[in-house]
Parts: sequence; structure tokens; C-alpha cells
Amino acid sequence: MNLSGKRVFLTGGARGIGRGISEALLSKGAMVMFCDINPGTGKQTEEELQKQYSSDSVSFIKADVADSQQLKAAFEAAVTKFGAVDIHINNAGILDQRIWERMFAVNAIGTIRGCQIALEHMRRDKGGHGGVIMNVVSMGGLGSSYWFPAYTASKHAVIGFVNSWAESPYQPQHGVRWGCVCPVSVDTEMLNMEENQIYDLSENQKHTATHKVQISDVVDAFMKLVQDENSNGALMEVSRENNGVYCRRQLVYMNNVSPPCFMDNLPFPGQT
Ligand SMILES: NC(=O)C1=CN([C@@H]2O[C@H](COP(=O)(O)OP(=O)(O)OC[C@H]3O[C@@H](n4cnc5c(N)ncnc54)[C@H](O)[C@@H]3O)[C@@H](O)[C@H]2O)C=CC1
Ligand SMILES: CCCCCC(=O)/C=C/C=C\C/C=C\C/C=C\CCCC(=O)O
Repeated sequence: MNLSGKRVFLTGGARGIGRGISEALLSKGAMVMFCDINPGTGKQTEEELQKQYSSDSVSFIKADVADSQQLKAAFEAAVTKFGAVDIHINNAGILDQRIWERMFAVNAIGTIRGCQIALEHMRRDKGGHGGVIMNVVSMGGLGSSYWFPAYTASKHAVIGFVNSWAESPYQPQHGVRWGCVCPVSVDTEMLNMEENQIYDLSENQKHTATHKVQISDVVDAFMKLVQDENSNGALMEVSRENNGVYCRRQLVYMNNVSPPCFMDNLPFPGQT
């Protein structure tokens, strides 16, 4: 997929992985509108990116993805500005076991609602132009973690939702392809946690120090997936397994869903 001129809406883009993805898309000639709950950082990022690219190509709008009206209004602002949205990216997320219901509202409900809003807009069988819906999930969504059970569950919910749409027999009529990047811990502000935000924090911090990846690793994986026209329903793990490169696995095998494949010919851990 040629990203030049593509119209993108992304959630949680003020900093971290979301900002990294926006910058990579802008560098390929895409136009990006991003929302965030934090207006200060959002505005600052908007200014910096507008200086680097152009004021027409990137803009910020304040929205809380857990609020259905705010999320819908922000997405519609992107449609009004660009004429349509070709690529929708659910990235906003939080990690705090102390407010687990709020975490579900942001990570699971906010993401699923984002998918639904974008799908309605993009579906060819409903007059749309087709498109791509990408999700920044987590390696926690592929397995389990005693450090943060509710966070893990919120990410599993997204994968279940996304793969169910990706394997729909009507997916070709929808003309929308789906993908998830699933990183291990990433070197962002999210790792600066307080006691009780997750269980066993000090043990986790020791573990994270040797396992974390960089934003650029996640962006690299995202860019491969978003540009691959043959990819639908991919869950791309981003981790330091296999000497620091990432591998890609696809868990859905039905008609019209890309076949399983391994990137860089590396086996997925546990497979030979
Ligand atoms: N940092 C990590 O170790 C990992 C992060 N992830 C996921 O990546 C995504 C991005 O996380 P990071 O960049 O690391 O975090 P971050 O905390 O650096 O950035 C998240 C951004 O989302 C915004 N945000 C939070 N709640 C929001 C809401 N309700 N509405 C709109 N915007 C909101 C924040 O203001 C912030 O700008 C999240 O979904 C996270 O779960 C996945 C795997 C590992
Ligand atoms: C395996 C769960 C990864 C979850 C990543 C995530 O979404 C948020 C991470 C936040 C803090 C870091 C916590 C734990 C991850 C640390 C190491 C996991 C190592 C797994 C492995 O590669 O064996």
C-alpha cells in the first residue's frame, strides 16, 4: 500500500508509540489527525510535527476514547477535514490495575468503539471506500501476565473482536483489512509506574529492564503490516525474542485471511 496521500485518524497520538506511528506515516506522505485526552501534550506535539511536515498534513483534536460522543466527533472531524479516512489506528491505552474498570473503558471499549465507527465509515457495501483498521494491542493480549490480569483481559478483548471481523465471510465485500501489533514492554512513559499500579512492581521493573523494546521497533512492525496489502487479521508480536527482531504470526486461517507466515524466516518461540 502506497501511503502517500492516505488519510489517517489515530488515537492517543500526543506521545509514545502513537506519536512514533504518526511521524512514520507523515514521513511517507500520509495526512494524520490524532486525538488525545491530554490537550497540553497534544497541542505541543501538533506544533512540533507541523513544523517538521506541514500545517495541512497533521492536526490534533482533544478527545477521550472512553467517551463515545467525543470519539465519534473526533473521527467525524477527520472525515470533514480530509473527505474520508483510509486508515484508522486505535492506539490509546492505559495500564493501572487500581482503576481497572476505567482501564477496560479505554483499552477495550474505546478500541472496539473506534473499530465500529471506522468500519461503518469504510465499508464498501455501505457506500464507503474500504480501508485499514490497525490496533496497538500488547503481547499481553496473546497470553497471560500475573502482573496485570485486567490489563491483559482488556487486550484479549480487542484481539477477539478484531479477528472475528477479519475472518468474516463478508470481509471482501467490506473491503476493510485488519491488523494488530502486539509489543512486549516498550520504552515509553507507560513504564513509569507507581506502587500498586501493577502487582509486584519491583520484580517487574527488573524484568522489563532486560526485555523492553524501543518505540522504533514497534513503528517498524506497524509500517510493515499497514503497507502489506495481503495482510488481514495479522497479530504481529514485537519482542526481543529471536535476538531482538520481531516475528509475525497469524492466528486466523479462514478464507480471505492471510496465511500464517514468519517474518525473516525466524521460528516463533516454541516452534522449530
Ligand atoms: N509501553 C508499553 O510497554 C506497551 C504499550 N502498549 C500499548 O501501546 C499503546 C500506547 O502506549 P504507550 O505509547 O506506551 O503509552 P503512553 O502513555 O506513552 O501514551 C499513551 C497516549 O494515550 C493517551 N491516552 C490515554 N488515555 C486516553 C484516552 N482515554 N483517550 C485518548 N487518549 C488517551 C495518553 O494521553 C498518551 O498520550 C497503549 O494501548 C498500550 O497499552 C502495548 C505494549 C507495551
Ligand atoms: C507479556 C506481557 C507484555 C505486556 C506489555 C504491555 O502491554 C505493557 C507493559 C508494561 C510494563 C512492563 C511489564 C511487563 C513486561 C515485561 C516483560 C515481559 C517479558 C516476556 C518475555 O519476553 O518473556
